[in-house]
Amino acid sequence: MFFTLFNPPLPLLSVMEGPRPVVLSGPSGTGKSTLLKKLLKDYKGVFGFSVSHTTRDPRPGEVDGKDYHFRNREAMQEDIDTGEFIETDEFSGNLYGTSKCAVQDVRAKGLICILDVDIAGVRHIKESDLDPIYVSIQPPSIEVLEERLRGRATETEEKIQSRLEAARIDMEECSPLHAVDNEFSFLFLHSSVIGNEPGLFDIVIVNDDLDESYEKLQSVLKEEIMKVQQGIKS
Ligand SMILES: Nc1ncnc2c1ncn2[C@@H]1O[C@H](COP(=O)(O)OP(=O)(O)OP(=O)(O)O)[C@@H](O)[C@H]1O
Ligand SMILES: Nc1nc2c(ncn2[C@@H]2O[C@H](COP(=O)(O)O)[C@@H](O)[C@H]2O)c(=O)[nH]1
Repeated sequence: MFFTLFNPPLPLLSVMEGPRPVVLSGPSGTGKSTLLKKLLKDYKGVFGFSVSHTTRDPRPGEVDGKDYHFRNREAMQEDIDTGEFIETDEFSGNLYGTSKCAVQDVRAKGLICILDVDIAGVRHIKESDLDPIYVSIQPPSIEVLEERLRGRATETEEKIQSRLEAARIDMEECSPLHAVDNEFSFLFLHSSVIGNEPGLFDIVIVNDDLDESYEKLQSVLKEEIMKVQQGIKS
């Protein structure tokens, strides 16, 4: 009884009101973090990042609690076993996961919660009651993706190969059949007409030109952005 009075439990994800969360997914190196960091910078007080847990080592410049919660495998496994995660996955030799707290912390502030997860994470989240907008960010080609991964200079050769292998599967399942560049491409890239798993994503954006991709992303999220901005004004 005392526990309930002084430490009220966080509301269940399903009964939390507010804007819909956004899930960004797509192969490693395709540009998800670049795009989401732009959103966080340009829309202060509108978006909040769901900080995932991972067992991988921090890269230079990454901050614990901001980019990820960096944990050893034993500690993360304990938290998984006690049911603290919405979803987890093993990717390229490391565990990654979205904790319930990571999402609740952002949503409790009335912000649009952005999650960056791999394709297995997308499938797990589909089984939850989160109801996000699902956005797939795809590279123009595997060659361009490899260039970006190498250019980022964060991975060993072995990790580059394992990420490219995962990317080939991701691209096969999600890539547009016709990544045409015309006035209709934006509509054309809706996932109802593409990929081996129709309906997995609400929209697929081929991240060739960064500015164009960012425009498309903002336009997909316009309604949710406006909800939060109107809430701030009133
Ligand atoms: N449209 C683009 N054109 C050229 N380079 C890009 C573009 N988008 C992103 N990049 C570059 O590609 C590299 C990978 O981008 P980023 O780290 O954002 O990918 P990611 O999808 O978040 O990868 P991961 O899933 O591994 O975290 C970075 O060096 C980034 O600057
Ligand atoms: N299923 C989940 N996947 C996640 C999560 N956080 C990140 N990721 C994905 O992992 C890979 C690699 O990320 P990196 O930072 O090591 O390059 C990438 O595809 C991310 O989308 C998560 O919580 N769950």
